[in-house]
Amino acid sequence: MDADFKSGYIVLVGRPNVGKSTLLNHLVGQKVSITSRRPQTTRNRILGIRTRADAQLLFVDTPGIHDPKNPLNRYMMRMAQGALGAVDVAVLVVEAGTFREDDARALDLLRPLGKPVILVVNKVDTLKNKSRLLPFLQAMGERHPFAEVVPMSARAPADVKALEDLLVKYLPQGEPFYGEDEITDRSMRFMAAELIREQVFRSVGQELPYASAVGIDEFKEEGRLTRIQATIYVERPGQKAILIGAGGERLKQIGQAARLELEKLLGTKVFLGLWVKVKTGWATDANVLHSIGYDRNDG
Ligand SMILES: Nc1nc2c(ncn2[C@@H]2O[C@H](COP(=O)(O)OP(=O)(O)OP(=O)(O)O)[C@@H](O)[C@H]2O)c(=O)[nH]1
Repeated sequence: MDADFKSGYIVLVGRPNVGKSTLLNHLVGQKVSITSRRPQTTRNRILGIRTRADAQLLFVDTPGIHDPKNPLNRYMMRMAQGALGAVDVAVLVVEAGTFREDDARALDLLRPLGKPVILVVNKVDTLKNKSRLLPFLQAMGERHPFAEVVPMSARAPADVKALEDLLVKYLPQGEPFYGEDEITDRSMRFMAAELIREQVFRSVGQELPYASAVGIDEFKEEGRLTRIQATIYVERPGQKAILIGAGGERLKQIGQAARLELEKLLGTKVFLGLWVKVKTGWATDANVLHSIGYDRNDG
């Protein structure tokens, strides 16, 4: 790997409607948008990955307030809390000419990070009176020592490219975290595993209260289909039999229920393949937990 290669995490923060999703989608290309398909998932931590010859940019969306009724809330909250801590550079998106209470709150979220904050003054194309721009930029500069102030339009490809180049400057040197073709987010993998585990628990939780873990072997987005292969790990052969059920009926039900939940989460059709494997000692063995992704920082 090129010693000059850069890779790092970038968070986009801003009040609703300033253009974060538009910007993210243009930065990453068509590949991300779980967010655009399902508006409520904008609240989840999502990661868009942009890999270029000299850098890999990993975008984390704004963590928000979650619906406590959602069974996955716990995991989402943990992901959200983790999301801001680990970034290398933050982007605050505001709308040209407007800075309100909720913009100030977004900025306040970033102040304690001690990381460079790039201010994107978006939608400059909508500004009728262009002479208002300069005083606005000056006023913004007084609110925070922004690393950069970038007036732009998230809809203009040249502007987005310029921002991308600027972001790369703020990333540390390092190997890419993901393969070139990888577009999915560890969190999505993790959440997929949790959704499956939830269905396992619902179905056989009485019999196997803490006896299973789920590893995602494959997570591939193919247009409107997401292909997921997962393995449910149990401790003993007897547990495997319980999970599979007579004629495989139980596992089939678990798979169907999990598939429906995954389709809701991802906004695509889902092909879900489930395997059950006996792996003695998984619950206490750090290596096994590592191999199925349970010690990752998004978990
Ligand atoms: N004219 C103009 N419109 C823009 C620009 N960027 C985004 N928009 C529009 O502004 C609206 C809001 O954009 P989003 O990207 O959904 O905003 P968001 O910040 O992600 O909003 P939430 O998901 O609610 O947080 C959409 O209608 C976009 O098309 C821009 O640079 N110029």
